[in-house]
Amino acid sequence: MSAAVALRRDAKALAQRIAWQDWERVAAALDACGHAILPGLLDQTECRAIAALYDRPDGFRSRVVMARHGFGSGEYRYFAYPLPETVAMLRTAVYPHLSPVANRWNAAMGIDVRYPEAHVDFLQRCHDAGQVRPTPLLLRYDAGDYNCLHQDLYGEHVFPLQMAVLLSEPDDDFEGGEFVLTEQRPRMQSRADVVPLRRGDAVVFAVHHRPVKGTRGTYRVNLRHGVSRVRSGRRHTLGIVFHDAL
Ligand SMILES: O=C(O)CCC(=O)C(=O)O
Ligand SMILES: [Fe+2]
Repeated sequence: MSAAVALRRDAKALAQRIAWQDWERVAAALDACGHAILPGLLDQTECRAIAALYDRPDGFRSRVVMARHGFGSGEYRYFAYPLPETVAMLRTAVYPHLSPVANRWNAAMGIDVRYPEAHVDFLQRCHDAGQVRPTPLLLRYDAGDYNCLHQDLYGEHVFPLQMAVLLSEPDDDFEGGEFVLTEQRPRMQSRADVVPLRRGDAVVFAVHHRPVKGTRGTYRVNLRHGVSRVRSGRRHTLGIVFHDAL
């Protein structure tokens, strides 16, 4: 089989894996707790291939050493356009399954912004506002590294959900390094969730806030995400943010 044919077959398999996710369950989990797992989104070969890009000299627009900015310990690189095919496909093919949730959430929170059905149209909105820099990123953590709780806001235009795909195998490639989400409800202390991921699983989660129904109507809770300390080994993640950056 030629490389081109193999790539086309891979792209089709990935498109199918995205289409076959239980998107109703995902929407229900997002509504109930602000995050949802997409099991087995990438296969082992795809995970290895994407993680291996980290050491390539080209294909990225910048590299961030987290300790220099107080973001944690470890580093990440933002992809340059054009994105690798798998990354581009994940971003454009997952988006239409999430935009209805995003629109519903904004309506519930009394926010006027609505999101178009196609990612290309949302990107155009970002680009028209000067948010032209691609935000998908590869992260790399070694023993002792961690990612402080944060929100990935890169300008006025924000798509309220994002996704992270674990590219390394817990207990095998690394120990520790759990994906953590915290929720701050008004006038209450923060609550943490640890999301159990295997290699190839993705977690979809709220970027900054989400609606929660209370006895006196709907209120907003504020979310942050991060990664607990990696105890040993090396952990790679692929981060997919749907808005571009200023
Ligand atoms: O490494 C992780 O699991 C989290 C990465 C992250 O902060 C992101 O994708 O926005
Ligand atoms: Fe992040």
